[in-house]
Amino acid sequence: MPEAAGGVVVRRARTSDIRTIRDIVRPHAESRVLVSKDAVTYYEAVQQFRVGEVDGRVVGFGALHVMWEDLAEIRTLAVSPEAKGRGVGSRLLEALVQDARELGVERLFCLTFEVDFFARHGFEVIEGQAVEPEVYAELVRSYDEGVAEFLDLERVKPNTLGNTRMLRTL
Ligand SMILES: CC(=O)SCCNC(=O)CCNC(=O)[C@H](O)C(C)(C)COP(=O)(O)OP(=O)(O)OC[C@H]1O[C@@H](n2cnc3c(N)ncnc32)[C@H](O)[C@@H]1OP(=O)(O)O
Repeated sequence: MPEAAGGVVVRRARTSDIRTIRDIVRPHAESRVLVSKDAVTYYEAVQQFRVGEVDGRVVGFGALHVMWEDLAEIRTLAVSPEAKGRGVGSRLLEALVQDARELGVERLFCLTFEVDFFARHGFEVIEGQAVEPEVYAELVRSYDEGVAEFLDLERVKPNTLGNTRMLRTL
């Protein structure tokens, strides 16, 4: 069910939103704020996404990627430049937090340059690993690049340079 407040409608993404999502991601990927991904990766992950609409136009989006029984990651949260600072990002993040709660997730990770924004939403900066060695050993089997970044694997460090690791307990 879409939620409307302050002119923003937050709803689940549809496949037809992926082109807009990629258009908004592109400049952020070029400046390395968001990781560049192939189109197929977005379509495969469409159920993870929520989008924010203003006047029927998608102006922002974010995704929730579950990694383990108690753990998920907020990914690809972005708002188009003209719609920033109007609460769209906050609405999207809180909708994803609600999705996480409904799934039974207890901890939310993010890797970001937007430290103040996430801190205002209850995320705290963490150092080192956020999982026990046994869970680490299982997660390392994933083919997902985001999980590799969460684990801070050597091969993905160039992608995460300058980002801050943050965690929110739900
Ligand atoms: C895990 C990841 O995905 S990391 C990647 C994070 N994304 C990026 O780095 C991409 C670039 N950044 C962005 O796209 C955006 O800046 C986001 C997604 C981080 C935030 O989106 P926004 O829609 O601008 O956020 P939102 O408007 O909710 O909050 C930002 C500011 O607006 C203010 N604000 C919130 N609601 C309103 C409102 N209704 N009216 C006016 N201002 C508002 C907030 O107080 C905040 O101000 P502050 O920074 O001075 O405290």
